[in-house]
Amino acid sequence: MRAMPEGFRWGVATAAYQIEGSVSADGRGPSIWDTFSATPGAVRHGDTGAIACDHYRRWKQDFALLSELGVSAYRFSLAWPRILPEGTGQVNQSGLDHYRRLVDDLLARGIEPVVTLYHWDLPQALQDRGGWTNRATIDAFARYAEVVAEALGDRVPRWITLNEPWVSSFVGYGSGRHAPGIADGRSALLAAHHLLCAHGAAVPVLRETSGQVGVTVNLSPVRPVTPEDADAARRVDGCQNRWFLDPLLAGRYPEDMIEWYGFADAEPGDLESIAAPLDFLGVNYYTRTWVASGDRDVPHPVHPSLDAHQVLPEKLPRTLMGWTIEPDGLRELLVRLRTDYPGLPPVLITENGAAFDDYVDPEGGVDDEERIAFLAGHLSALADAIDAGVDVRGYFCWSLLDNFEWAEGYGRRFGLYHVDYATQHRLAKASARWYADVVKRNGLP
Ligand SMILES: N=[N+]=NCCCCNC(=O)[C@@H]1[C@H]2[C@H](O)[C@@H](O)[C@H](O)[C@@H](CO)[C@@H]12
Repeated sequence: MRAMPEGFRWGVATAAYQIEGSVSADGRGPSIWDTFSATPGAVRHGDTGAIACDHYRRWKQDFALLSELGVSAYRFSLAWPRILPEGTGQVNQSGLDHYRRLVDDLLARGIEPVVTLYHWDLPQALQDRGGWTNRATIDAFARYAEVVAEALGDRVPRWITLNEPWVSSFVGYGSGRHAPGIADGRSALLAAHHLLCAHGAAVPVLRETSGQVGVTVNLSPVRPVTPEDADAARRVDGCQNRWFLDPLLAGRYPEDMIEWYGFADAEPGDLESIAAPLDFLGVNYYTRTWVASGDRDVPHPVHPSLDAHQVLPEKLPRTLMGWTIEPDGLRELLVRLRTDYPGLPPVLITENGAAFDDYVDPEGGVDDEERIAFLAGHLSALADAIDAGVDVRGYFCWSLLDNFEWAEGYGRRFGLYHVDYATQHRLAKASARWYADVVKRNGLP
């Protein structure tokens, strides 16, 4: 038995655009993901979030699944375009009312709502004015935080300002593989900086509420494939991990990367604002990053896509996303955080999960043994990190439901519950029953 500490929070996570659907209902405005997914070739099979899991209408039945799992917390995101359809200006009360109902139902079930303000669905109206490359979006986000704090501030125990600013900026503005589909290195750096500034502007606003405040970053330990790749690996670590951890936890950008990028867009006061004290750090972990500099020419100053430098060791097992399955990477990154960042606040694992080739068998079940093994391995590694002294307060499995997996569309299933998109029927996979038992035991059997 690998028991987690007393009071450890067990949860599952979702995000608005990936599950809600109803993209034009009750005053919702368009987001950059509505625009991007409608762009031919942007998303596999031309999939969009227009319907997704129809969660905007089926949320009550989905919340019954949370009770079935026995989780003590549920992480989900608010759709900024439901609350401020134009990104700023007029507030849409229907949007706020929807999320009030969700939060109140969770509380009535004894489940802690963990609310992400921004999980990639920027109002299109803001992108029309430059989006995250426009410094004005910082103030728009601060206003959005004020509106949300006023509406829900008395009943949300944990706030997450941003989900994975690295993906929003380097994948959305650097590689163009995510919305808004821009492929420009300097835009990626500007977007990353403004996202971090937006986080810094929102922290004091949310701190006025009764809730704790944090941010979620995706972290991945970086390994060189051969010793000659050590420099390239350090740059990728600088791009994916340190470019966000250093400002958030140490109030500075990493010197080696400032030089590498030639970055000079921080204004006086920005770094102090970004480094506002956190009540917790959300960490999303999926895999390690393997790097081979291979090409001897200097890689693009901004790593638009890590894939360009990733050479995955053939011997390692992979998920359907092509990501190597490396549970010990979770222990490694948490111990590194504790070692390298003395100001590290308590940690929540806000996402961990995997896509496998799930299917409904002739008996009508989904026997996803690979997912059970994935989760068990990562929970064991998490217990190792806690035994090593890392203060981890909770774990959120990604995800409650199969959902819209961004540029991969619906072809990649991460859910504990299988979704038949033709009927919207939810079916507990074997991993759902396994996870419910882990939650009940407060640890691995
Ligand atoms: N190479 N490689 N990289 C490993 C991870 C790259 C960054 N992508 C994520 O972390 C996304 C995060 C997102 O919050 C969620 O909305 C997504 O559905 C999951 C699953 O994709 C994960």
